[in-house]
Amino acid sequence: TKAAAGASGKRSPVHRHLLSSDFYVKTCPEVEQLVGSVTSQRHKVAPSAGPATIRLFFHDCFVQGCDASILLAPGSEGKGEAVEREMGENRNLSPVGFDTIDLAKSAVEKKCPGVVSCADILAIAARDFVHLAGGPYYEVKKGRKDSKAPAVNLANKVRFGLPRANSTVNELLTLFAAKGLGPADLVVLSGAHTIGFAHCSHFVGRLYDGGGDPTMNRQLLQSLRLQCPRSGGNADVVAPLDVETPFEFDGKYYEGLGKGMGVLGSDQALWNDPRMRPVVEKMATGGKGSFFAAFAEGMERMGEIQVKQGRSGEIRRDCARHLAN
Ligand code: HEM
Ligand SMILES: [Ca+2]
Ligand SMILES: [Ca+2]
Repeated sequence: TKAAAGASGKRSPVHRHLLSSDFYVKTCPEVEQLVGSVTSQRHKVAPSAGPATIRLFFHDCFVQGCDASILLAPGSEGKGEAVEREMGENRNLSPVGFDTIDLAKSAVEKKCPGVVSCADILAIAARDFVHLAGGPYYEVKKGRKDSKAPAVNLANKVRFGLPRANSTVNELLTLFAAKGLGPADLVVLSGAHTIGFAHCSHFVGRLYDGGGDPTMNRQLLQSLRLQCPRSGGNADVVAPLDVETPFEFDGKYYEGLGKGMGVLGSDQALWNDPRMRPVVEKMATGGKGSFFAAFAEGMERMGEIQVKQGRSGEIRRDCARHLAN
């Protein structure tokens, strides 16, 4: 807990206390159960729904804040206007995440029409999936509105707002700091990579450039080379981000980093960097308790990025489309 709190960076005073756990207590008291009925069902039938949804929440919050802007369908910002999902790092977001949020939204709309934002549903669903995979259960604060206005300079916001698998630690720190998140948050939130998978394109450079990244475990390097040829491979092949337990939300991701088992350069870089390594070690050795508490806090902070309220946002009926006005 201390690790995350200690270096968590400033929380903008404007965003403080805006959200609350009981935001829908009068208007939609059963919102968590409604979302939960969908997430628990999806977790059983579609194991990729969890990781996909958690990543979706991250990509939403890092571009214009947690406002469901990522959910808008092509064409919804006006004819010929691009939307976030079509851009850069978002292009390989799995459709399974979007489908999950649509299902959850439908379930909520049936009982409480026009009341609960897509941004809040995404935050609740992400928490559910963390918990369903064996991670911590934490309260989700609610009261976010969905984005109303299209972003100015959207392409640049996506390009410079989202990290890449080959970003340096300094780049990652700068990017997180711009969202009010500190160095410990970077390490702790990267712990989401304890579940899920990555396509070869995100790490193939590490396998072949300069004879292979010397900081990657040799055995891992050999086996990933078999799956991911330097060129001409199947673009759909994926490798687990946490080689040991890709479906379990646990501390194995951090233990792996100490053995060179990070698949993404940005993950292994956390261990390789002397400033970040102590936090990685703390997460690896502190047991589930310290990672889980820190992760829950980190998610809460991430969920507060550039929250929209009042007339600066809307409550969409269909998460992929703005309200008709
Ligand atoms: C620190 C910088 C980060 C970088 C550079 C990064 C990059 C990536 C990349 C390249 C993938 C593989 C995508 C694919 O090939 O389909 C991925 C997957 C994933 N990321 Fe991150 N990520 C970062 C932080 C985060 C954070 C903060 C979270 C959530 C709190 C997160 C959650 C996930 C999840 C759950 C997956 C697995 C997705 C799936 O299996 O569908 N990541 N990330
Ligand atoms: Ca957003
Ligand atoms: Ca794991």
